[in-house]
Amino acid sequence: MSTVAGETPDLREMLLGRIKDVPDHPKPGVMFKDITPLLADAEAFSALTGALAELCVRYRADKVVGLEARGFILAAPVAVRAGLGFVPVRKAGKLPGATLGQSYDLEYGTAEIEIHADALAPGDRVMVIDDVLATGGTAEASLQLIRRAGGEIAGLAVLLELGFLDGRGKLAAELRDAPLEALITV
Ligand SMILES: O=P(O)(O)OC[C@H]1O[C@H](OP(=O)(O)OP(=O)(O)O)[C@H](O)[C@@H]1O
Ligand SMILES: Nc1ncnc2[nH]cnc12
Repeated sequence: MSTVAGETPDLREMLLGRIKDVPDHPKPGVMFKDITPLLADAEAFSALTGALAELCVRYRADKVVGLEARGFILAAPVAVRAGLGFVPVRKAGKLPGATLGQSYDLEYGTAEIEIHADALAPGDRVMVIDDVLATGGTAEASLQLIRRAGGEIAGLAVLLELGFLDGRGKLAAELRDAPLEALITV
């Protein structure tokens, strides 16, 4: 498999060049990072999912968790490429079975996410995948949910980290020794 973007400037530039800045979305003062141009480019999308799948192998994940909604777009193909099962963490009220829930703050609001209580086997090593790490609220809540569901954190991998919001700092305690990999940091 290919090396990840942090180690290959060409891949980083390819990915970053296909993420569009949209000012004042979804509310004034937010610079929204739109990944839809990247997703529409077959070569870039494949390179992205390949790099994330390599991280799943490197950190010996048993399962891939994707965070609704944009995280699903990345995590599902990554799980297939890595030969792993996919587990959704959904916005509250969507999963049909018994769930565990966690509320959290994000850059432009508050939300609650859920996981099926029986989605993980005890000790499953989970790679959590999302598109953007901003304040870290979503990721922090997902790590808490995964542990409450009996999983271990193999790592957290995102396409894009908004470094100025210091989600990494917020996550430090919850990550414990697990790695946080961002293919791009701005
Ligand atoms: O680090 P944070 O401040 O928590 O922000 C990051 C989260 O925000 C976005 O999701 P959003 O809740 O907008 O939902 P979407 O994927 O459904 O668009 C993004 O996909 C991350 O999940
Ligand atoms: N600025 C931003 N752009 C895209 N997704 C986000 N999620 C949280 N903040 C975001």
